[in-house]
Amino acid sequence: MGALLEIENVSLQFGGVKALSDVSYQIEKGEIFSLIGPNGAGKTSMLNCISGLYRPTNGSIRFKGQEILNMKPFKRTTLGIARAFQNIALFEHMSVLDNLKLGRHTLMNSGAISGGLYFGKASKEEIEHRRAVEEVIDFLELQEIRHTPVGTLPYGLQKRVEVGRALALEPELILLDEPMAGMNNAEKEVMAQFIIDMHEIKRMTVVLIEHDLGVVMNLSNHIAVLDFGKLIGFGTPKEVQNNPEVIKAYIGEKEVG
Ligand SMILES: Nc1ncnc2c1ncn2[C@@H]1O[C@H](COP(=O)(O)OP(=O)(O)OP(=O)(O)O)[C@@H](O)[C@H]1O
Repeated sequence: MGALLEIENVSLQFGGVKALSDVSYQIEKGEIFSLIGPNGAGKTSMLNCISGLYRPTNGSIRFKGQEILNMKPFKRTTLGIARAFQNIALFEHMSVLDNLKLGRHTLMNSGAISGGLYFGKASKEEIEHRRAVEEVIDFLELQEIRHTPVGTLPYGLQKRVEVGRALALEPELILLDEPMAGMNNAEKEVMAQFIIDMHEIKRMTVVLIEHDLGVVMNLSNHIAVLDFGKLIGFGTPKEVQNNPEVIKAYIGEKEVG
């Protein structure tokens, strides 16, 4: 396995606030990687730098060896990076199916008008989009709610559709910002199994932000720990659990996990 994503000396500043300070780490191809840290530590900012929503003040972010720091978010999507948001970013009056289809819009070459009017290139593209969307519906077990407006679904299922919207892009690297937030234990278990399947069946590289440390320790191959924008720990779950700085800064006197 080699590095899929290389983060090097990344800093991000908002006025006087240093959201990220000189952060460096690597994410290996095919792993489940978690970003943890207390509230305001810089986790979402980090994900935003990877997906292109924020541009770091300094540093380098390389995806498969290519510098992506100045690349627009949609360009990063076409390279194979997709992201699910912490706050659900779906169209609530539209069905599950239509939300997933819209998720693939960035990948469409022929545009909505020609896609609707012409056959040939457009219809081939449409078939390809439909295949990808149907695969996500199968994978995330959304068959029974495919025509249901997203806004009428329970929160846990809306989160699942939000993850599905990113999955529909068939990314190599999927960024999941708190996919289990607000879920009960049973819902968390289901989502955890989907994440394992993304890794084991779809061979995706998964980056996860999650506050439930039990989940993080169980799922992750590697973990990066942020505190006040600084990387204070990095390693396997065991290494992170035994890192005195992590124990002190993140958990106080309690043990991690
Ligand atoms: N767009 C922004 N404008 C100004 N400050 C920001 C912006 N985004 C993040 N910050 C600041 O950067 C710091 C890191 O925030 P960030 O949301 O990345 O932390 P987090 O670890 O994801 O927190 P949480 O666990 O609460 O989601 C915070 O001090 C936050 O207020």
